[in-house]
Amino acid sequence: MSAKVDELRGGEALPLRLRNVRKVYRSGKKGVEAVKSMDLDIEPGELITLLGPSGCGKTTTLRMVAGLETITSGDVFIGTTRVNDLPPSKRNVGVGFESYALYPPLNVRENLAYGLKAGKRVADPDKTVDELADRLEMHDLLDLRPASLSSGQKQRVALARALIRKPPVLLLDEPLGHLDASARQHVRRELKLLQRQFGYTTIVVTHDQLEAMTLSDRMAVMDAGIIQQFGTPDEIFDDPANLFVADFVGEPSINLFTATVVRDGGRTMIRVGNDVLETAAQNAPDGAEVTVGIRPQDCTMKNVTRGLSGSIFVYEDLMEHGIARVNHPAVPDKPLVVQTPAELQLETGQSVTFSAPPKRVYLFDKDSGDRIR
Ligand SMILES: Nc1ncnc2c1ncn2[C@@H]1O[C@H](COP(=O)(O)OP(=O)(O)OP(=O)(O)O)[C@@H](O)[C@H]1O
Repeated sequence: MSAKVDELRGGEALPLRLRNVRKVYRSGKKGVEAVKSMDLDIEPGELITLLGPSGCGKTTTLRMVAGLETITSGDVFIGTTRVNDLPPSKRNVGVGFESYALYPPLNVRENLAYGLKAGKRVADPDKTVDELADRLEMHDLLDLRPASLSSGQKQRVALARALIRKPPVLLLDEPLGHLDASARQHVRRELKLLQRQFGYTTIVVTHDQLEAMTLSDRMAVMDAGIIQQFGTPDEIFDDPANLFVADFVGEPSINLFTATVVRDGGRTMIRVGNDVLETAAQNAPDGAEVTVGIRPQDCTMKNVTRGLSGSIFVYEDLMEHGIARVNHPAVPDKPLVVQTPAELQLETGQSVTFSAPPKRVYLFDKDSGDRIR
């Protein structure tokens, strides 16, 4: 084992692979399958996020990679080393968990320097601490003890401690969750820069889609212990694999409504009430009832003569663009949302017609939620 473990001691970024990884928590007689047969391939130096709702298995996944949780079945490889049976300290991963304790008797500078000395020898630990403190704008925290830090400050220190040893693999659980809006933006940018500069192979857990979109090379959207889709932020946004991904990612949320498929020669249309709209989906059977998804950002009212027609329920001018909520007679439960260009001003009650490019009119199976392409 030792020859292989050597690869984990080096500073090189390493690939990370999960193969058929499962986690079942036992509580009494019942088992909770928190992670179901997960496969994931992360390139050296890549930053991926695990994004999903509360309880979908993100933290469990991260803890199994870190070695803080046993793996029920399957394998985790860092580089070519199978790490299932290695303790956390032998995996040489940098972990930033909310609950990850700082040493109470040491001040922040000593805590950071301690993390550094626990790794490889560094000529001037103080200088390294100062440089990182500059980058994360946390110089004023260096003389404080952990007990006197706010939750946001603790989070910065935990992040710094994970970063400081320049580990080949970095695992961060909601690293920005307690920061206020402006600190969050700054730390997010620095995290990405530091990650690029030092090339850590990184997994960030988040339930914040904006964070995932801006940080990720690729993101894994999870639900119920399963990766629903793994891809670049653009792939996830522009080409959702199923209804869950389409609905979970995107702000404002995607419009979803029921419609009927009408095949018309080589073209596929959907019918909603009296309106029809073309879709690029080729595999929808004529007459089928489907769930249609159209993103507010993909809608246009410009030069549209045929599309979905309704009346403005509410219009909000958000300066850089507007958001129109449109009542459609065949979509009774909620208004359809259309993002409009800044120069357009709309009034409540006004009649409007909008459409979307055919390849942006997504169809989903009504029962399974699978995408119909
Ligand atoms: N120690 C445990 N014992 C039993 N069940 C657990 C344990 N830890 C987590 N679970 C369960 O496993 C599932 C996944 O939890 P996990 O914390 O991984 O989700 P998460 O996506 O990280 O959620 P959150 O965003 O709320 O942290 C949940 O149903 C949770 O209740």
